[in-house]
Parts: sequence; C-alpha cells; structure tokens
Amino acid sequence: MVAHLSPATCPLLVVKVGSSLLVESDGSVRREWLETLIADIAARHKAKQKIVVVSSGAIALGARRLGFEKGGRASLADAQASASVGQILLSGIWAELLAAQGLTAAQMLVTLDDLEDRRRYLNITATLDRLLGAGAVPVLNENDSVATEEIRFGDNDRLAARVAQAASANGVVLLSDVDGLYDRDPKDPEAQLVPEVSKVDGRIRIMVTGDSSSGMGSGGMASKLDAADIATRAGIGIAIASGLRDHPLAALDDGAPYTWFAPREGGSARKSWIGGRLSVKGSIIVDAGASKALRGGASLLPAGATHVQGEFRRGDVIDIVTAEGETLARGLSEYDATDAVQICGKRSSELETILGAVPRQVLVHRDQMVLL
Ligand SMILES: Nc1ncnc2c1ncn2[C@@H]1O[C@H](COP(=O)(O)OP(=O)(O)O)[C@@H](O)[C@H]1O
Ligand SMILES: N[C@@H](CCC(=O)OP(=O)(O)O)C(=O)O
Repeated sequence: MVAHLSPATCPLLVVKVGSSLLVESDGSVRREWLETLIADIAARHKAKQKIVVVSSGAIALGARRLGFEKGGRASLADAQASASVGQILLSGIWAELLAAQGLTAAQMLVTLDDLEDRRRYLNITATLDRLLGAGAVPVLNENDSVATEEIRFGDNDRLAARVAQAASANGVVLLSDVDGLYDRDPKDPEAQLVPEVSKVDGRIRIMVTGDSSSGMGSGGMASKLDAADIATRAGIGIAIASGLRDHPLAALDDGAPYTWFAPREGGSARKSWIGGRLSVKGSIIVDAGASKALRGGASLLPAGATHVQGEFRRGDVIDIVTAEGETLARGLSEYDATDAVQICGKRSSELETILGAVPRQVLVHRDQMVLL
C-alpha cells in the first residue's frame, strides 16, 4: 500500500468523500462507485487499519427530491431542508453497503460548535474511540439541518481535519474530482500536479482559484488547503486525491497521483485544538517587545498588550496580533475582555491595585497558546 497511507504508517485513516463523487447531476447516488470505495475500505479494515468516513452529499441528494433549485443551496433554509431529506438517504446507503462487506456503520452528525466546545469535543473523541475499538466504521457529516450560518463549517474538508484531530488519526485522504493540488487552475494545460507540500503558506494558496467546480460541493480547493493546514499542524498528514476512479484507495496503492501534505513536527493535541479553532472571540494587540518574547516561547504579560478587541470571557480563544496587523498566535485568554482592557500595558506589580485580587499574572499562558 502507498507508504503515507498504509496500515503500518497510518493505523487510523480518515476518508473524506466529496458531494460530486457521491451524487450524479440528476440527484441519484453513484452506487456502483461507492461499492468500489467500500470494498477498498473493507480491504483496509481487514489489514487492521481503522477507518473514519466523512461523507458529504446530503444537501445535493435531498435538493433533487424536494425539487429545489441550485442544488439546494439557494438559501440556508433550502440547504437545511435538503440536508434533512438527503441525510437519511445517505446514512441508509452507507449502512447498507458497509453491511454488504460485513462492516457496521455508525452515524455521527456534528456541528462546528460541537468541535469547538472543549467538553463536547472530548465527548466526540470518546465516542469515536469506543466505536473504533468495537470495530465499527463511523460515518460523519455536518449536522446541516440545525447548524446556523454562523456556526457552520459549510464544507466537509475542514470538518474532516477536525474529526481527524478528535479521533487522533494518523492520516486523512480527501477524495475529490481532481488528482490533487495543481500549481495553477487545473483547466490550464500548463498546470502541473504538486506532489508534496511541506507548509501551507502564501506561495501555495496563490495557486488556488474559485469555488467548487462541480457546483455540488461547497469548499473548492481553498477549503482543502485550510484542512491541510489544520491537520498538518496537528501532526496529521493529509492527501488530496481523485475519487473519479473506481476503487480510489486501491488506485493510490497502484500508483495513482496525489498531493501529500506532510505532518508538522511537534505540537500537542491541546495546542492543535487551539490552533485549529475557527471561531475566535477577540484579539489582543501587542507591542514589538511582546511579539519578540512570544516568538521566543514566552507567555503574554499584560505589559506587552496595547489594545483589546472583542467581547470574550476567560477561557475563550483569542488571537494575538502585532501592531502591523499580523496574527502572531492564538490562545486561551486568562481574563474576561473587560478586565483585560483595564490591565493592558500595566506592569505585574500594578495588577493588584487595578483589579483587587490577581488570580493570574499572564493574559495568555504559553501552554495555552500556539504560534501561527
Ligand atoms: N490549484 C488547483 N488545483 C486543483 N484544483 C483546483 C485548483 N484551483 C481550483 N481548483 C478546483 O477545486 C476543485 C475541487 O474542489 P470541490 O469541487 O469543492 O471538490 P469536492 O466537492 O470534492 O470537495 C477542482 O475540481 C478544481 O476545479
Ligand atoms: N454537509 C454537506 C456537505 C458540504 C459540502 O458540500 O462538502 P464538499 O462536497 O465536500 O465540498 C452535505 O452533506 O451536503
């Protein structure tokens, strides 16, 4: 098996399947193709690789049955109603086809909020762990019918990366309608596949254009790069590969091309959870001295802060931003914003006079902070 994704190097793999692969343009399920993917999953399961599936397709499937236009994406209400109809069909198909291979399907529908709230995140972790331990194949999707616009992932690429973190997976494969990341719009005949990426930076992001090309998915290549950034920071490698072939996982073993985003060294699970958080409640602007200290691994002291923005509570995730506007770090605030405003720029010895009791000397502790 291809080394990056073999059971030996990757005992737990997340497989994400895009809408365009699962649903035909007439709204029917690509059942024969899905049977070939599930045969690949069963082969890996037999080789002792645990698999978690992230399956899109609920909105695309449901929209056609409700007679909605624009693939059910004309409004949030359409998308939510479509997802309700589509999800029950989608889950049924996964359960049926996995059972045909002797595998037990387990459905989990999660929202962005579920993965961003620490307690619920840990609950998801525990459930995944128990299911995988019992030999089931968890099939996840976003709980589209309840998630509001503000708390939606909207694409399953980033969801797959966050699920990989929650499951402590070793690798992710995003199956799409393209062989991987190209160095420019893949419609350009000069476009070349990028086989490996060590860091998702501006040089990589500039290669990507537009939204979903199929019109059925939502994220396009940009959300796959976001997913790659989240996963690799958590020490999880991620592949973007084509699902247009039958047996798409076996095809990788037989030499089909793909783009590999290598996992980054270091970083604890807690820190990667902080770094991957998508909803940030506020920010603290810091001076040049604090920027330097933070880059050197120090905690953020009130003395180095110049401004506080947003309304956050102690324990919320905030960004730490330089005077030039660069987001330097993300971390858990030790103070409510109202208190943080008062101690901004003050020396440690002054804190008690300002706030009365001083439970903590730092605004953000280095153990609760990740440099970006
Ligand atoms: N540099 C690029 N390399 C590869 N694909 C790109 C690039 N820029 C834009 N794309 C587009 O991104 C599409 C994949 O995203 P999307 O349609 O959302 O897939 P899915 O539904 O599988 O999540 C490709 O089909 C391609 O048209
Ligand atoms: N949760 C949505 C999928 C979101 C989405 O479109 O994802 P993708 O096709 O992977 O870009 C659904 O099931 O329809």
